[in-house]
Amino acid sequence: MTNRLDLVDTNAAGHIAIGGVDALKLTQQYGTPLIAYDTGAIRRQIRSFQRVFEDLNIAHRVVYASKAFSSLAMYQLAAESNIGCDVVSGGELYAALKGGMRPEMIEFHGNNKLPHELEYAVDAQIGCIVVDNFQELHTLQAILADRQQTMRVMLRVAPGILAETHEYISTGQEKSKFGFDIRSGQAARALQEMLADDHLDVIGVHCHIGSQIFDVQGFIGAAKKMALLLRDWNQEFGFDAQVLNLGGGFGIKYTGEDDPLPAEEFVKTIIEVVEYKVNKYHLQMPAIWVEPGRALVGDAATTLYTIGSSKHVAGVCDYISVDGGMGDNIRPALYHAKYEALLADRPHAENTQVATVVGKYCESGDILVEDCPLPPTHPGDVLAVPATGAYGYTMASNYNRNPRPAVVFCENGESRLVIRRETYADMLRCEVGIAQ
Ligand SMILES: Cc1ncc(COP(=O)(O)O)c(C=O)c1O
Ligand SMILES: N[C@@H](CCCC[NH3+])C(=O)O
Repeated sequence: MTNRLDLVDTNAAGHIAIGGVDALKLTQQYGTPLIAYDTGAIRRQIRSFQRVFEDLNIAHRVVYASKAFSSLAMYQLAAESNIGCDVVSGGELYAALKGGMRPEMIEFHGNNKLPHELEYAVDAQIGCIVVDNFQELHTLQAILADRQQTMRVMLRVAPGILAETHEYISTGQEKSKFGFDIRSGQAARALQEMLADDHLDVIGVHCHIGSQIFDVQGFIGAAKKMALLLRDWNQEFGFDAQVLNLGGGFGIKYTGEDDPLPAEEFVKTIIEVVEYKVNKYHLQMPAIWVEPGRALVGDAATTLYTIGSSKHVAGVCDYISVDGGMGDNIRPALYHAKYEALLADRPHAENTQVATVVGKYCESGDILVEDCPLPPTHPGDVLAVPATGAYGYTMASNYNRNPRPAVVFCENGESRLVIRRETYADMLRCEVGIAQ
């Protein structure tokens, strides 16, 4: 168990600072709710992933799972940092290309890629499509045959590993909706079909066991299972995988109680297991790809809210309401995810109350932080919720017609607006109405 103050940086004034910029200054300049990223922290995280592979001299690719925070600015940062990205829809692909990702550094995932999305990926000549099921395989084959084009593909398998995490974000179990099942022989049949098609260049295999995982055992189990699969497929089909993609899912710290392994430790363990098994089975060492999303951006952002009303229910609880909520962070409502909240101008002040921090949405489940220790608060105080950088903005909604927040990037004491706050007019931009 660590201190929740470890979740934030503070400056000489004792205020929370993000990328060296005072949180109060940010709220004065951009308003609230505001999602503020420390981009130096993102760059350091990217480097620490890259460095593990470089130190061990392992061919690799770090692929940013962009569903965690898909924005032009983030794709630009990823492109500058020389990492790849994965996309799971035509929309993410469009944004990644607009953000300057080189097509060959993009991977396309998803359990129901639509025909027009596959066509888009083929036309854009992206790096690789991770084939998830037979329907998709056949659609892709028809598109490639029609265009007389080839495409690099990977085959996604469900490795039959149940990771310890919330069931909604667990993906490696046999009954997962993602990937070909191994035990029934489905995956082997898919591989044979793929190897027999001249338009497909099968570069490797992929698995992803889930998200926000703390226990390295799940990754060890998946790495062993995948190495065994490569041995079997090498013996049966003479298949030499150039790439073994073990997905993402590395857990981060959201609260003082979370104590995840540093992501580099997960990666180091994965590499060691794969190397050991590959040597044992006399296989060629594949390049190892990992797909961190949350671990790159999750703890780099803090959401800043303004406190409004409060309510005391005698003998039951105290509520403190803020100007955002489930529209900018659905994770507590969806997964019972836990967060902390601290006052931006006095994070070290003595906590004298335990309150439930709620949003402004018309839902009783719109709770951001339950049982949150806080000093006395007043309307107008700025409340900071750390570790909101992953699956916050990308899962945001306009429920109750609340505009989505603004997003800023902060580094070396400078801030820059990267997504402007939505306006009421923005929220009506697709509406045609009935009166012409
Ligand atoms: C295929 C795939 N790769 C990578 C990720 C990224 O997961 P995380 O953000 O937990 O690293 C996901 C999401 O769970 C995923 O489905
Ligand atoms: N959206 C989830 C993670 C899912 C990852 C995608 N498979 C979360 O917020 O934790």
